[in-house]
Amino acid sequence: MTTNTPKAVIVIFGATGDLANRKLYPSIYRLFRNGKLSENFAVVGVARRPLTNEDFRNNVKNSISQFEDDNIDPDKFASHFHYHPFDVQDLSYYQSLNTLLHSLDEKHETEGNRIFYLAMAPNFFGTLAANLKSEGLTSTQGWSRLVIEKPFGHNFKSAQKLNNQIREAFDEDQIYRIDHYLGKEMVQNIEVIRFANAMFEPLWNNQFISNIQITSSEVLGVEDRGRYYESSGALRDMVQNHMLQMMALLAMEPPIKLTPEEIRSEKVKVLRALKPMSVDEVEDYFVRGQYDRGIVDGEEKPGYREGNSVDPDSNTETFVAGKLTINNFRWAGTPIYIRTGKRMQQKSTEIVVQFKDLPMNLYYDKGEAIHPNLLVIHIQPYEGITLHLNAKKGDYGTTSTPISLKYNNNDNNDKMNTPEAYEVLLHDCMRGDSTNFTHWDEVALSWKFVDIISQAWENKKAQFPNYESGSNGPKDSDALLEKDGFHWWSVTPEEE
Ligand SMILES: NC(=O)C1=CN([C@@H]2O[C@H](COP(=O)(O)OP(=O)(O)OC[C@H]3O[C@@H](n4cnc5c(N)ncnc54)[C@H](OP(=O)(O)O)[C@@H]3O)[C@@H](O)[C@H]2O)C=CC1
Ligand SMILES: O=C1O[C@H](COP(=O)(O)O)[C@@H](O)[C@H](O)[C@H]1O
Repeated sequence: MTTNTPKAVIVIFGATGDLANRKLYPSIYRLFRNGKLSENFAVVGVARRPLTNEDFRNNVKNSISQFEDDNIDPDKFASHFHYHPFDVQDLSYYQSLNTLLHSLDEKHETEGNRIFYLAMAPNFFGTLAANLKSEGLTSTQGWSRLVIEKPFGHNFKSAQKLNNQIREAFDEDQIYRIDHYLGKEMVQNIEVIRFANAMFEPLWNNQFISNIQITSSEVLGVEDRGRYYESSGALRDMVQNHMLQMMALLAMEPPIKLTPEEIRSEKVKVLRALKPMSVDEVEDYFVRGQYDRGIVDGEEKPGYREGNSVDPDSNTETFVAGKLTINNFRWAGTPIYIRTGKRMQQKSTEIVVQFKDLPMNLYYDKGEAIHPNLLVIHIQPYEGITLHLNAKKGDYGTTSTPISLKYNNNDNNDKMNTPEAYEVLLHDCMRGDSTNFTHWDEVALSWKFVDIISQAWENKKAQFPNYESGSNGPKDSDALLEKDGFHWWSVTPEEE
């Protein structure tokens, strides 16, 4: 690992794209503003369109205009940015890029450290990695790291092919596969809540937990990403990565040390212990949905099939709910339910840990519903923890009433969550800390699990659309839990 204020040249391939403008430049700015970057850094933006340095710096300044009240001169920040028109498929461009990188290295004294951030369509990832190596861009006196955006492949086979291509040019410890959920403050908090609290860890198993629910719901629809989404769907877009990663953090054994290797090794064990399904069993464990028209925030919204670049007869799912079973000593018999969807009622990512009821409870009248203890980890947009307990009612009787203890993490944090995740991850990558990036072993196991589900769904056309925009998804998602005697706990509205 290096210093906390690392020096490097960051090369962003896809510098004129949506991700770079919306997330990467604001994140680099915040690192700079917060003193997490030394003055010794440069950013080289790479894309085909013929921009000048000045055009590019204006784009960068636009993307950070939200911070205009800061005491930082935007021109000074933007002076670290340089543009290099470039077609990644044309080998002749790489030498001139290398020359620029060498000169910036000298100018900004970045010690030959380079980050290559691939913020481009995934079909370029393999070629780019190979060309960077063959044209000598990775041969410097410092370190070279490759940051790869999602999706990492379309299924296990294509992910493996891509991984082999990349591994010919970069070692595993030089590869940083981004899963931006791992950069979220409250996702990183899962381990701390579990392993730094004497009151949770002894109860964190199938003896005391009846089920765990992970929900990531969005109000937005697929918007202008129809082309990508048609070949992805919610299963590949959210489940294969973010949902399974959160599940692994919730279910893993305590690592013996807080090193990337030890943590990853525990996560891998959970993914290996996921009970496999046959294609025919998928419908017992997984439910899919696609949004129809509906009212969202008082406005009528079109159905998924009416979107741009979407097949009017599309079989693509915009919602997935599933029951995961982990076949190990800690979790056998305790289901982990996951649920994610677009155009739902709330924008919310939340984890609910439901504890088992006591075998007998003196403080309830006969026939009255018992309120189970719940630990809710609010990932976003509200960040915090709520512990639902029972306490004596404020009267002379002996009955109890549900109460809650709340910790609000937003009070300590005035920043937007998603860009902040990129900020954290970029800084980690610059420091050489790969803990919150996904290792190939995790990617491979996740794809193997998800591939069975996609096979089942590709073989059978669904009855779509099956949920209204602005709802909580299809009825089958409720039925999935009802057959086990549970129900989804509602997710917290934006502001509690
Ligand atoms: N946008 C988002 O919120 C998220 C995006 N991602 C991932 O990030 C990656 C980028 O996404 P996004 O920014 O939305 O994509 P965009 O389509 O907005 O941007 C693509 C970029 O690639 C450049 N480009 C395309 N072809 C070439 C080429 N042959 N040579 C050089 N540059 C080229 C384009 O510029 P030009 O046309 O000038 O060449 C543009 O800068 C994708 O892998 C996506 O899946 C992941 C999570 C969220
Ligand atoms: O990776 C993705 O995540 C976003 C949701 O991210 P969040 O941080 O806003 O929860 C999702 O909209 C997108 O489809 C997916 O590609």
